Amino acid sequence: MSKEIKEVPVLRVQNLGITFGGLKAVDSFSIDIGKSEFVGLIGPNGAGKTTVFNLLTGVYMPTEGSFYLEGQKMNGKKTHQVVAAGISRTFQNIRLFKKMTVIENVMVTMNMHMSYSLVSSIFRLPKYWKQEEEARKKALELLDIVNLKDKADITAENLPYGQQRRLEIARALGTGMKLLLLDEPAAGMNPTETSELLDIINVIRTKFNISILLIEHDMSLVMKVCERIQVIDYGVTIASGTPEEIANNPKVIEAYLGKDEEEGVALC
Ligand SMILES: Nc1ncnc2c1ncn2[C@@H]1O[C@H](COP(=O)(O)OP(=O)(O)OP(=O)(O)O)[C@@H](O)[C@H]1O
Repeated sequence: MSKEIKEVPVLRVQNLGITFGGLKAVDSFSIDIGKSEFVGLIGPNGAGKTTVFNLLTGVYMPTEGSFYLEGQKMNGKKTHQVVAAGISRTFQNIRLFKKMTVIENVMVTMNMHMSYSLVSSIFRLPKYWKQEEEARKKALELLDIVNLKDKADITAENLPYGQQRRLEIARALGTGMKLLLLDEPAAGMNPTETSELLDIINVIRTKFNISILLIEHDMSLVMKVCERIQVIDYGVTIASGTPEEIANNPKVIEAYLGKDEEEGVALC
């Protein structure tokens, strides 16, 4: 059974929608995610998953519906305001500062929490150094969690692909978020890298007590980590339930495999 949400949910989405030209990419999308819940968002290619993330992070303005972070209405907020409020994400296509070092990539995400003045920064006053040192220490802790502590001073572009994906997660954690949106974190990873990612995601869940919404095509990963899964197809929610319920749902099987395929083909 899914965890009952007794308090104000971390994320509440009500009938969110967006139309591009004549195409309704997301239609009446609703979901509640409770504190430290881990929810999967799946669906065939072009179903509207990334568009949901873009709506939740202020990249797109919804044409209908609304969403709330811990009760605070977030519609119409710009991306930096959404991040400051506590929603952070990773991207399908890795977006790092490739010429910066691994640790610098994490430290820049912490800048919004720093309170030194421009003068302190220009003249490198003690307050500046103190906060820089604290940020560096925190960044190293986050890199340790994603198993990249020993790579802190390497330029990001020199990391292998799987490690760049893990650095993205450390960057998202650096913002000090309440809700983490992971967009296909296992894309392009080999089985060893995926298994390592799985361990890291589990550590993040327990250590940070944050809520996670995961988009992922690797069904075995989704089935292992998610407590609840919501399935969309052509922008519309077609199912929601536990991994077991979803894996056996005929509508979901049909959406993934087409009407002519035999039922009972495992999604996991
Ligand atoms: N900015 C845009 N302008 C026009 N159409 C868009 C835009 N962004 C997304 N779409 C369309 O909206 C639909 C949903 O796309 P989206 O990328 O959200 O799907 P997805 O489920 O994330 O797919 P995938 O699993 O392949 O990444 C697609 O038909 C896509 O072409």
